[in-house]
Amino acid sequence: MNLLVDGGRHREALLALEDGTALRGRSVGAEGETFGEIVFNTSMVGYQEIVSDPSYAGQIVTFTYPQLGNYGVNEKDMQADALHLKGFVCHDACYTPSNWQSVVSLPDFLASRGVVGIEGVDTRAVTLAIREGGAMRAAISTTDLDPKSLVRRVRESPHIEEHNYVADVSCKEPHVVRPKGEVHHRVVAVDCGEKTGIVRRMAEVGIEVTVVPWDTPAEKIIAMEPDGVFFSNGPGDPDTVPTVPETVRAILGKLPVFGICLGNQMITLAAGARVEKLPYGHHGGNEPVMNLLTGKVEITAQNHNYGPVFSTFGPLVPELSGGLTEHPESLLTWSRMHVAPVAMNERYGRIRLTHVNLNDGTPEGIQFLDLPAFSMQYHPEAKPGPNDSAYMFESFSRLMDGREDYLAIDVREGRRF
Ligand SMILES: NC(=O)CC[C@H](N)C(=O)O
Repeated sequence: MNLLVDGGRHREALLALEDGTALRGRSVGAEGETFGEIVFNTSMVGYQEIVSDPSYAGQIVTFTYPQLGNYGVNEKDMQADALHLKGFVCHDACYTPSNWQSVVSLPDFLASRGVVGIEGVDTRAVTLAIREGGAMRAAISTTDLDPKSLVRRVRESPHIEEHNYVADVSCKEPHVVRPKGEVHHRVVAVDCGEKTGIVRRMAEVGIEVTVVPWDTPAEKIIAMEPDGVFFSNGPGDPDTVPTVPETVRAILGKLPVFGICLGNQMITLAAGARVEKLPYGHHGGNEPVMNLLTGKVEITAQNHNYGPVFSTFGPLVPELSGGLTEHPESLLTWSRMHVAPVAMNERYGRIRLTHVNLNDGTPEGIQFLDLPAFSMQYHPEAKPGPNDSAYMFESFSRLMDGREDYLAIDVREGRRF
């Protein structure tokens, strides 16, 4: 690798992983040093939405797509005002973007926001290390270029589970986002690190959203008399966010509820079920998911390291689960049987598995059959990613209209975005 490829303008940087991997490259973005949990994202476009997604707080993001920044950074694709990710790793960053909407290059944008990054490393090797060793602690440094020293310091750095990142990224004051047209529903969104893309999707289907801080008490939310409550995506380990499952518990059954990603995990915890850390998570715009209600496969955008364990919701209801009495070892069984199984939850009654990931058989969506609530582990708003699941926002509207078939929308029937 020629570190002087750009005339030596950029300093050398070092990437070190907990497993001992150390790779040299060039500094991109801010110089300095950063520690965080390293993950890889497989999206081929949408780097701006990814770097501005608050769910990446505490994480260093490696992009598997080799060239980043070609179309620059614009004013409308931001998913939050601030950048919360800890670090940026890519193979080749573009300093001369070309796009009519671009206002700044990606490297200059990262530098101006203080994000430390590295380019010129073999991102295939980094990705393989994460696939083998799991999402692990890592560091990027332009000041400590000694691999032994940086690896040692990575091993001494805190784990992501030790900090409540939701408190860092949530809004501090409530604010309202209104649709351009007629208002059909009013919703309170509990902001655990909400992407603006979600609020915009809601506005597109006529939902007025009042975004409130993550620790807003349930009584206050109920007193606002919304048509429904939304629990957002957000960073970190769901177990570090103690009060939100209690908020969910106080609202479930009283008002229609919808959750995405961390919101889905909060709803899972509220039901007394378990959320587990996946080996290296799902981060990208090409995750195949089967909607078990329609039998259709949706290509989805995802960004999570944790996920619910469906069997912990309760025992199967055999007559609603294809006659099976025991949870099968792999949830892929349900996609083969074309059955959306139902578990009997102690607290909330029947809970149905509606979506399953076809890569690894992890649960991607649930629906409460005895009260108005559903939630998704993936990102129907995409931003970035395919729009196959955008009908979910229409589903939320239908849920608030009291329609029983709210979730089983034929993709072609849903609104086109
Ligand atoms: N996008 C999200 O909401 C991520 C949720 C959670 N922080 C996880 O990694 O699983």
